[in-house]
Amino acid sequence: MNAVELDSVIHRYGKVKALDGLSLTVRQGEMFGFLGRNGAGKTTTLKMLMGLLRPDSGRITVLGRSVKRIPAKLKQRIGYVCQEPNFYPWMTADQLGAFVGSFYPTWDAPEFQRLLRILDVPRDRRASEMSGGTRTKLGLALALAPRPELLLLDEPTAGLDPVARREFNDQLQVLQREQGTTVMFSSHLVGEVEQLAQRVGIVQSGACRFEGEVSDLRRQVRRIVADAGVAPGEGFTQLRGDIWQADPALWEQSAWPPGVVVASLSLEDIFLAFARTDSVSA
Ligand SMILES: Nc1ncnc2c1ncn2[C@@H]1O[C@H](COP(=O)(O)OP(=O)(O)OP(=O)(O)O)[C@@H](O)[C@H]1O
Repeated sequence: MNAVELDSVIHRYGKVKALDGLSLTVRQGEMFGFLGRNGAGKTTTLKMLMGLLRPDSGRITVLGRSVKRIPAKLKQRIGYVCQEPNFYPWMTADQLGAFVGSFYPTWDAPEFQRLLRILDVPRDRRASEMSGGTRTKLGLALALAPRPELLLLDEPTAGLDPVARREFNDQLQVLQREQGTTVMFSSHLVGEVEQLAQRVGIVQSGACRFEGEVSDLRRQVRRIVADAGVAPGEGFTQLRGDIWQADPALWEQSAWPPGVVVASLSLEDIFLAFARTDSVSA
C-alpha cells in the first residue's frame, strides 16, 4: 500500500492555479522529500493531504482511502507541522499536550514528555513566550506524540539553528526506522533532502517534474563537459547550459567524442537546473 497517491490534482485559489495536474506517490514507510521553488505548490499539496483544502479535481488516496475530504478518523492518523505553527498563545507546552492529546485516542503522554526533553522545549513556558524555532519543535512533539502513521512537514527545519536541526532530523530518522512512520517533508535545504530522503518529488508550477530516488535523478541528469559545445542526439533534453536530461541507458550507450567528459551532479545542481527551466517557461 502507498501512504499517499495524488492523481492529476488541480487546485485553484480564485484565479491562481496552485496545483495543475499534480500526480505523485509516497510509499509507505519512506522519507519523501518535497522540493520546489517558492509558490510551486508544496504547502497547498500538504494542506490538501491534511484535509485543510479540497481538490477542484483529481484523485487523492491517503493511507489506503480514496477521499475528497479527509474525514476526522483519518486525520487522527496523520501528523502535520505547518510553516509557522500557531498555538493558543497563553498555553504552556504541558497544557497544549493535555489539550491536543484529548483529541487523539492514540496519544502517548510519556512520549510527548520525552520529545520535549530531547528537543529542548521548556514544559512550562507559554507558547507566546517561545522563540519561533522552539514553537516549531513543540509542533513536532505535538504531531509525533499521537504516533501518526503519516507525518506531513512543511519546511520544518527552516527556522531552526544547526543543533536543533540535527536533533529534529535525528528524531525523524528514529521515528521512521523504529515505527515505520511515513514522512513527507518539504524543504529548501536541498542538501538536507539529499541526506534524509529515500525518494524525492520536484514540483514546478503545480505539477510534478520528477519523482523517484535521488540516485535515479543523478543518473538521468548530468553535465557534458567539453571545450567546444556538444549537442547530444535524440532523447536528450537540455535543462541549462551544459546540463542535460536523458534516460540513463542513453547516457551509457552514447559514443562521446574524445575529450568529452560526462560528469555527475549533486541534487542541488540538478534542482537549480530544473529551477532555471521553470523561470524560463514562467
Ligand atoms: N490563500 C491563497 N490565496 C491565493 N493564492 C494562494 C494562496 N495560498 C497560496 N497561493 C498561491 O498558490 C501558489 C502555490 O502556493 P504554495 O504556498 O502552495 O507554494 P509553496 O511551494 O509552498 O511555496 P513556498 O516554498 O514559498 O512555501 C502560489 O502561486 C501562491 O501565491
